[in-house]
Amino acid sequence: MPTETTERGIILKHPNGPTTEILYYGATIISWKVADASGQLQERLFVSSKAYLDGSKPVRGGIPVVFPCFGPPTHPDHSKLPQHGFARNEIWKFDSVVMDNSAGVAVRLVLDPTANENIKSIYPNQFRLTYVVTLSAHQLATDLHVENTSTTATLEFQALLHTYIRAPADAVKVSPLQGLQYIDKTEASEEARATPKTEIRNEVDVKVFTDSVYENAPGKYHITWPNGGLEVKAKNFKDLVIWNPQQEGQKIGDMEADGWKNYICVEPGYVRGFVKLEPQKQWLGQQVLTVVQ
Ligand SMILES: O=P(O)(O)OC[C@H]1O[C@H](O)[C@H](O)[C@@H](O)[C@@H]1O
Repeated sequence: MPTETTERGIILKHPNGPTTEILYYGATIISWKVADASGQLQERLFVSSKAYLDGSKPVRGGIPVVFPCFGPPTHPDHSKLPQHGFARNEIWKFDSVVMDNSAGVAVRLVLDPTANENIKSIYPNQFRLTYVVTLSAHQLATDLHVENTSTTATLEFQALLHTYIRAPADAVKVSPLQGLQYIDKTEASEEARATPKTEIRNEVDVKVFTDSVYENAPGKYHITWPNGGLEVKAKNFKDLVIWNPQQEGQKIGDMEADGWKNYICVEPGYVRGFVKLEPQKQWLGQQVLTVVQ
């Protein structure tokens, strides 16, 4: 069977061998395996061995869905929300298999707040989220559809896919980001954090503590390291966050010892400013990961 449902989520299996696993909790993708040049299936995402997969805490790794705020809330509608919003720590519902052929396997999950008392108690707005995950031979596509179900109010939100790519942090490089403005969240003072910098590097690395928010990024990125690489494509996610905590990672309770050495977070999102979605309209943010052998 190309899709298998388990107690905790859904496993997609492509006829050529690749697999991916999605938890109902947060619609978090926790595994994506694609064969390497020798034909061996290799895990492409990083999940901390200390991550909670039981729904008690957002998953430390994989691809958590960030909505409707990125980081600590700043919008008045978000004042009761935790860091990165609620989408990553709510139970999503499996809706349907939307594609199942030799090109790929795709499923749709939904987060609908109308029957969710927790969301209603912390978030006043009307919306519906639909997440379509498509596994093809060398690709994993994740489409986040945001629907404003209100007939009168504009929905203002941020959204991001917090992708933990399994890669050696001392050797991984990201391009092309040269010339872009970015916010450096590692700066000590609020003033310095609020002052955009210009990226001068041809290839960005994470050899030091990195937490950068690139604005109006090009939407197609090369992530490379010795003997490996991924292409990340983004649609309507105009910004890109690059994060690796280095030694600071030791302070993260659910991060395994030295876990920061084994990943880079490359996070396409709309996080500088807010998407302003008119009543009854839909918005789509898409990420496509492609293995480069
Ligand atoms: O610990 P979390 O809430 O999952 O956030 C993990 C990280 O997410 C993003 O990459 C932010 O830019 C970082 O500032 C933050 O530390």
